[in-house]
Amino acid sequence: MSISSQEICILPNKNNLALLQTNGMPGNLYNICSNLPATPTRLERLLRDRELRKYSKCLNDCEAELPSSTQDCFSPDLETSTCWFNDEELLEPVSASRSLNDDGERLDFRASKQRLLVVANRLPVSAVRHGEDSWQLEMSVGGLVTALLGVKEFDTRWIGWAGVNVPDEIGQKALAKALDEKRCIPVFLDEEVVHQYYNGYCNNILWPLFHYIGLPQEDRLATTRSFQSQFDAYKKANQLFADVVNEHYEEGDVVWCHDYHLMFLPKCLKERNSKMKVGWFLHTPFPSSEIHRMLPSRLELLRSVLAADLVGFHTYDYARHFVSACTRILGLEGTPEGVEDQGKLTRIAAFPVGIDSERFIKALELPEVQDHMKVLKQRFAGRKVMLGVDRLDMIKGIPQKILAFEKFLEENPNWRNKVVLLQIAVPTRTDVPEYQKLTSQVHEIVGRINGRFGSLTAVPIHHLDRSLDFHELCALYAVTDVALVTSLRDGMNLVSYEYVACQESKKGVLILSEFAGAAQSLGAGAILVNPWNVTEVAYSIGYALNMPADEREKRHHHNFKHVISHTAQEWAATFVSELNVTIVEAQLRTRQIPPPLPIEVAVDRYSCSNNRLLILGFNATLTEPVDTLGRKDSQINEWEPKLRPDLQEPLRKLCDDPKTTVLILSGSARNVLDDNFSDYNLWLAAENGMFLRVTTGDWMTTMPENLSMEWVDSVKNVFEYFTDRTPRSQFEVRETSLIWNYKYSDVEFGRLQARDLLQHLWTGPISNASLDVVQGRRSVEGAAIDRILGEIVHNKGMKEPIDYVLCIGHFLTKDEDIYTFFEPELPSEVPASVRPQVPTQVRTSTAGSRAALLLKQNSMSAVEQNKSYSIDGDTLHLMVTDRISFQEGSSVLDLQANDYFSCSVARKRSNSRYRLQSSDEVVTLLRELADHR
Ligand SMILES: O=P(O)(O)OC[C@H]1O[C@H](O[C@H]2O[C@H](CO)[C@@H](O)[C@H](O)[C@H]2O)[C@H](O)[C@@H](O)[C@@H]1O
Ligand SMILES: O=c1ccn([C@@H]2O[C@H](COP(=O)(O)OP(=O)(O)O)[C@@H](O)[C@H]2O)c(=O)[nH]1
Repeated sequence: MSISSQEICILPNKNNLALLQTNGMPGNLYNICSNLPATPTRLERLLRDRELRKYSKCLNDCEAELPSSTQDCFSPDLETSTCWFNDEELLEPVSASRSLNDDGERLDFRASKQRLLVVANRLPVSAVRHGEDSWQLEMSVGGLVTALLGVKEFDTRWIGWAGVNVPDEIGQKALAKALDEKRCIPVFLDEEVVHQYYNGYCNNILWPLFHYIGLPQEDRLATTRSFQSQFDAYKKANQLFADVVNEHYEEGDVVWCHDYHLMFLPKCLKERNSKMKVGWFLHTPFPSSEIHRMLPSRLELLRSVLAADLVGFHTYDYARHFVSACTRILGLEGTPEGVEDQGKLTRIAAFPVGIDSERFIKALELPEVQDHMKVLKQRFAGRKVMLGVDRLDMIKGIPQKILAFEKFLEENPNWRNKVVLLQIAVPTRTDVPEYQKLTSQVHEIVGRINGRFGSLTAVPIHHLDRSLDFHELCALYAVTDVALVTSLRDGMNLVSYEYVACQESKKGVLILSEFAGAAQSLGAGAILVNPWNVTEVAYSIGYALNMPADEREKRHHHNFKHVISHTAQEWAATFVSELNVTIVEAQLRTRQIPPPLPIEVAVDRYSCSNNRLLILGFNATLTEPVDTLGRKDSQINEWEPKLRPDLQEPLRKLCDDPKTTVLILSGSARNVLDDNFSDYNLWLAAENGMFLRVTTGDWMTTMPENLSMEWVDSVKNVFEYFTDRTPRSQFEVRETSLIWNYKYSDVEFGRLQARDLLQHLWTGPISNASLDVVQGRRSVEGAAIDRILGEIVHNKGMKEPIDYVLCIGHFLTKDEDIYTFFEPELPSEVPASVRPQVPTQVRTSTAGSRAALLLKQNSMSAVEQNKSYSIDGDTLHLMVTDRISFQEGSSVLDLQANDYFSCSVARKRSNSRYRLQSSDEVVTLLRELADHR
């Protein structure tokens, strides 16, 4: 069986399982029932949502063409608009969305339009004060604003900073009122916070780091205060955003947090209200984990983002880097769906943003735009026009662009009077010294080149240090021949989308940096360049200017199709839809969380019973909880588990009770258990039950003696080879197993190596052996526990059957079979994949809610050997197990359903019946039991 097929076949059971939990049945796995209606998969839900959206859009489009009387019979009380702005260009009435429900009835979505709180550092408008209580609102510049202005399917409120310091109450009230009309809610940040949070931590630390520019040096840091104070301000600002969200939040709202300014926000929000639906989207690249790990606050930031339910990025690469940072830096598990921490899954996915393409296309018809176009055409008649539109930011590669243009002019004298570059460089973040330096640098280069190639009447570069209004910008996009986007890194770059949207008639050429997110979507139609390679860019300029019409047409068509179908509306709808689905899934998963152990009941049943078996895990059950800050720490200080001092007394009492048998079942080696428990009168099962001893006796193996270990030598070489080739992996030969452990190696490399190793074993040294490959589902306990039990019963000379079992542990999923092994309510028809791997003969009776294990002591005989693999996260075990048969005999286990307590410790998901929060609760429980003999 292959690893991946095993994974696939488990998933549907989980869904069925989760449904059953609503019946209030105790426990988990044994509730599986095959005749339940299948719960839809995520993909099914998302596809359905998409269909509904398409249908709804289609209805809206048709409706726009229908006579008004027909519209009325669809929906007599249409709302006119839920748009945020009254600005003419943005005012597009949003009509009601409708669709069909499952039974084909027409639904009116408008009535249930989802409330969306968009939280971003920047509001779509920036405020300019004109008097004590008078404000003027101007459109903000930047791709985030552009993208979010396209979001119209929701009942949206925008929460953010208005870009201005408002220290007085009168001013704050007046501004809040003005913004309210635009459906915006301000977050007021004082000057010092803005300086340290926005100019400092956001734009001088996170921004350059996320764009691979690196961190500022110490001396530069000193000018903007210390890193720590900037980070403190960052957290403070995020908390202020959270306060405003909490104030305006209504139950059921979707809260969508945006960008690197607000990485702390998901955590602040979830801490206050864990039920809030929180999504977070990053508009910049997320760099390789090797870059992210440079950040002193790397752990905190990752953890805070992971508090969100859904985390989105523009591209798969950014998402991949984020998952990799979580696995490498936090030591968490990355799955194809996201990142998992203690059973809590944060979904991670790519959602490439788009623009409101219709807004641009329609704008071209407007008289104002037409007028601008006319002027521009006259002004540049007889010359080809190249266009650059960027915020004046170091990531946009403006100097590189201009230098490439210079090189082109240098090498192509025939073009010198025939081409002009219009560079719109919108001032941005002007309080940050790096941006001020960039402005001077660009001015200097432009001046030099214009001096070199200009004349009295014409210059090759027109550089504009200001923003344009929407109409001017559309006109520029429409009349120019080539757009030059040379970002050194760029989350997406919407300018390239806007250029394509406005070029339906001219079919201009887009030269696009391969380091912009947009390269992944517009790469096929654009000319892709490496902006660092000035020669290549210069060559591409020539290629673009000389491109024949049919090639331009083909390239443009390809990109245009993408731009009009991957819109900002679609982006937002997809994100929110996925967030909703993620929440549903999380709810289904939460139902798998076992309920808290009813301690009183467990104690009560304990005192009524006569022959009790307590099976206790060791690590994180009887030991102090470990708080590992990250992978690195746990690597350096190899952790030696120690029994909690406060458990010594209750444990001793329990062990000395003649009616109670205590078994410590652990993955630890024998010496570790010896060190901790030699003084107690109990049973120890080391290495997951491979070895057993009563503390008054010697260690014995639980495996039958005549097991063949011939396979070991042939496999040992392979293990040794992989240990050599995988830094920090370890190889251990135990008596009955070989263990290759790569938990301290690079996670991804370790996994790849494990796969390679297995593949090699399958096809090589053990190809003829009968093998099971099991991933995280099974360890040796399933097979060994019956032998352990037999040994205990025999050794103690038990006269009456065990009538009470308490099994507590912080077991790995693969080891959780122990819980189901004793489960009296596990029906015999439960699928093999979820049943413990015990010989069927052992369970001779599972009638009603009573399990009886019948075996005759000392009659175990190995009838069939079976080698098995188990890959548990980062350890590969190769071991020998066996299938054994028992002859029927006396009954050693007579367990009623309410006398069985399986209990996981500090695990969010488990197959146990109950859970205990931490080992502190284990102490409470064992103390209580010890007092009830
Ligand atoms: O708000 P500012 O500090 O003035 O900066 C403007 C915005 O710049 C960044 O935009 C990014 O978002 C775009 C849309 O997703 C994307 O196309 C572009 O590549 C990014 O650079 C920043 O991420 C925003 O938060 C700023 O508002
Ligand atoms: O004078 C200007 C220049 C640019 N933009 C807008 O600023 C955004 C820039 O977004 P992009 O994703 O390209 O980069 P960002 O600036 O967000 O990094 C685009 O929507 C432009 O239309 C604008 O409104 N006025």
